Amino acid sequence: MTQIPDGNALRGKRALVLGVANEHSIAYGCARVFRRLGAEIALTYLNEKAKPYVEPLARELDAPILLPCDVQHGGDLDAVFRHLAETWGRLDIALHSIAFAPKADLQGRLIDSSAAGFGVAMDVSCHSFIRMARLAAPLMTEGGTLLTMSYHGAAKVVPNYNLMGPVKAALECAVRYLAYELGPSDIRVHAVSPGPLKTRAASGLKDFDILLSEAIERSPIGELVDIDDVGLTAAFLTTPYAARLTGMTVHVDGGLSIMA
Ligand SMILES: NC(=O)c1ccc[n+]([C@@H]2O[C@H](COP(=O)([O-])OP(=O)(O)OC[C@H]3O[C@@H](n4cnc5c(N)ncnc54)[C@H](O)[C@@H]3O)[C@@H](O)[C@H]2O)c1
Repeated sequence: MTQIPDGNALRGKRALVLGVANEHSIAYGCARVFRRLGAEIALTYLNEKAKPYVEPLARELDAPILLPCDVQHGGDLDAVFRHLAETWGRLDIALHSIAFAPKADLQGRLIDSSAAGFGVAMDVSCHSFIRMARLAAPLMTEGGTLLTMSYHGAAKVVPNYNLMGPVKAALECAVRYLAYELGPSDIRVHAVSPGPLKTRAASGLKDFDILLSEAIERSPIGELVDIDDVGLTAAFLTTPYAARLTGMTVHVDGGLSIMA
């Protein structure tokens, strides 16, 4: 387990984190590191079924804001940002750690994917990041950082990643265009690309255990990453140490993605 250093690198910062489902979620690792480094956290949960799992985590993180948000429900995301504008008035960090594809489309070949399934995957996993950026930017009055989660399957063919490959490729491309559009407002935009991690979302991928064992065997560092590793990199990207970085896809994968 990676140690989270104590510190105050994010003291005074306000961070919205979308995508905590449970204590295994990458979003939770990010929120935990942001909090440990001094940030105030706002969390969302998908629906009433998810709420009991997220509520205790919000309490643990002293999160003063916990709101429902299904990015497919027109109005949810707008309501989150209206609430942030009314309570915080300003935002420094917005992290999007959300992905979804209908099971039949996710588990079948890309060539067989339905237009509807591809559309849903693209909407939830990619366009919702663009919507989040549009709503967050006006609140980032002192500059800020927008982050999303990608995967190496965007750049290279990873068996069983299927339609999520092109969806994540679109997400990484959107990151570059948003970085270009928001750079003049001092808003930096990145995708963080973790190596495989055992989470609820990952359990939808066929033969995911093989990806995990290959990551250990083939990555130069020879260990799986954990959600705190991802959180530490996400936190770094929001600090002045990364002030001149934007539009990147940053791999947190023990070097797995450099291997042929
Ligand atoms: N687990 C991995 O190996 C891995 C590797 C690289 C990237 N990622 C990415 O990390 C991100 C987080 O996934 P995770 O692995 O932590 O799994 P997770 O299941 O913990 O998180 C996925 C989140 O997406 C949310 N979500 C799904 N549909 C939504 C909707 N309509 N509206 C709002 N939220 C919705 C879920 O509620 C959940 O909180 C995803 O983008 C995933 O693609 C995961």
